[in-house]
Amino acid sequence: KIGRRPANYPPGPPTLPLIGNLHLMPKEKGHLQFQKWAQEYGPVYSLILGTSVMIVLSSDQAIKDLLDKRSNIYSSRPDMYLGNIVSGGLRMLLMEYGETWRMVRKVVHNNLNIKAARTYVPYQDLENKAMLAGFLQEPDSFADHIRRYTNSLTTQMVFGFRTTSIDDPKLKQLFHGFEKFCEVTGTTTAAVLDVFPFLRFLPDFAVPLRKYAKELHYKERELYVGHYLNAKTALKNGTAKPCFCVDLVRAQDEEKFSDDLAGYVSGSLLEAGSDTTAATLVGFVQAMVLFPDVVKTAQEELDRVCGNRLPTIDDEPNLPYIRGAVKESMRWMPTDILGVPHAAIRDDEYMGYKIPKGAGVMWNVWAVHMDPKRHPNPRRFDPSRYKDDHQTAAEAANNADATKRDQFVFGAGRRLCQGMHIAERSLFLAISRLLWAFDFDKALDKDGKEIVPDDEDLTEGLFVLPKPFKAKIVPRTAEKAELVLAEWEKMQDLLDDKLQWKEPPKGLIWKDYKSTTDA
Ligand code: HEM
Repeated sequence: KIGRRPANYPPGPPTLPLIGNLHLMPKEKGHLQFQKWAQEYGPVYSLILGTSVMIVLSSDQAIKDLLDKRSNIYSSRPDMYLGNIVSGGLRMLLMEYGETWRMVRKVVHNNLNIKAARTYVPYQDLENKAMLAGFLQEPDSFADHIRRYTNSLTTQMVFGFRTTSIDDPKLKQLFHGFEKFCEVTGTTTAAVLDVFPFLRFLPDFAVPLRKYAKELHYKERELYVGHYLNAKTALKNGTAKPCFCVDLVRAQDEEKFSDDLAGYVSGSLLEAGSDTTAATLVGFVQAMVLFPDVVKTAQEELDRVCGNRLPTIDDEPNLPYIRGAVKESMRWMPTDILGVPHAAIRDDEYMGYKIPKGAGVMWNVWAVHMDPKRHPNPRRFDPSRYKDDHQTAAEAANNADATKRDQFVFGAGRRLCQGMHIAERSLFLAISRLLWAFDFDKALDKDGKEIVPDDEDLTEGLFVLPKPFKAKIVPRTAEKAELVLAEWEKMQDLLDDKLQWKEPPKGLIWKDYKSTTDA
């Protein structure tokens, strides 16, 4: 009966013997097909993929009911075969629910919780000012400056050093590697290997993508473990700056896990923290090019509240439209466009349907975000949708009323993104200051015609972002341009001649670590 949908499963598209719905899996723009199926089969539907089952949740209520309220059942991950080959089975995001994941999650929680997140604001402030200066000097490389901003913040938190240049080879390798990881896991070959495990016994020449996945793993392991071992050596001899690796080295001493796992834990944070926030901000820039009225309204609010100084994190309560723009950026261009599938740990029942043990459970971010009943005229970027929503992302995710959740990019239940408190601040600082300092407009082609970016032209894979597009980004006034440069100039007092922090900011959580270079 392989490929058939049992009668008590959630409904879904008609199946073929053996392959089920595999032949219907879209090769590109999967989110549009998953949305169409939601419209046809309702908020809970199933896809039969050979021997596996994928349940797709496409309403806020279904996500709340299963992933949040029954998180004891729905917190594992399906076996993503090629994804695990790229990751050597060590990537936290793909780990099954169990001992190792729980141990890693605890160490990460200690470093990313809401209180710890507040202590990183000085890092965010400085990297943000570097980014603004970059926008001013090389506006066409705006996406690179965004990436350096989010990446440098993360290398600083995780390994204790800044990433100072948009041309840094390790920065490039990180983004390139993660892009390839997303691509490989999103391919049809990956899906076929996931659902027909016997094909995994084929040799590499018959599955060239697996060979490629292994190569990606070697490169990735070298990068992540290399970063970790450098930090570990420096921490042990007192020459490192305090960072997440202080806790990780301690945990490794206590729990005796391998350098490979420790490297991947730190590397997981690096990519989770760098790529997602950057993708959201690239989407934001595109929205600003496409919706000039939003730029105008935002700038009116910023000028009224901040006048001729840069916004700071303390301005947040007084900038409701900007807060709305932060939420709207995540809703409008959700980088994890179809979520990251959870898996059911045991059999369950919902709305009268059976959900079998081992089923993958996706939360259909795009369908929920683009539901016109939830968000009228959903392709319009409109921060005022959130004008009465004063919740932080964490409060919204935990709101018992599913209709009050602002957006779903941070996932749900026990796997909820641990970096959300940091991400929210990075987004707020970037969005408020970019709008305060710059005007966004359509670039012109060689004939002087406006280039309109296509908001449907996205990269493919597990995490997506708009494909490269052109934008015209200019300072709003000469005074604002001067202030941006002056603010970056002031930051130099905090940095040494290698542009690294002379002394770490006060209040960081790694209190018992003493660096011999801090004296
Ligand atoms: C806009 C920015 C971000 C987005 C859209 C995002 C998205 C996600 C998603 C979709 C998940 C999986 C949730 C689930 O399965 O239910 C996740 C997990 C996670 N994220 Fe984020 N994230 C962002 C920023 C960050 C940052 C800045 C960090 C760290 C500094 C971070 C660290 C993590 C960690 C540690 C996990 C847990 C992985 C697990 O338990 O499997 N994220 N994030």
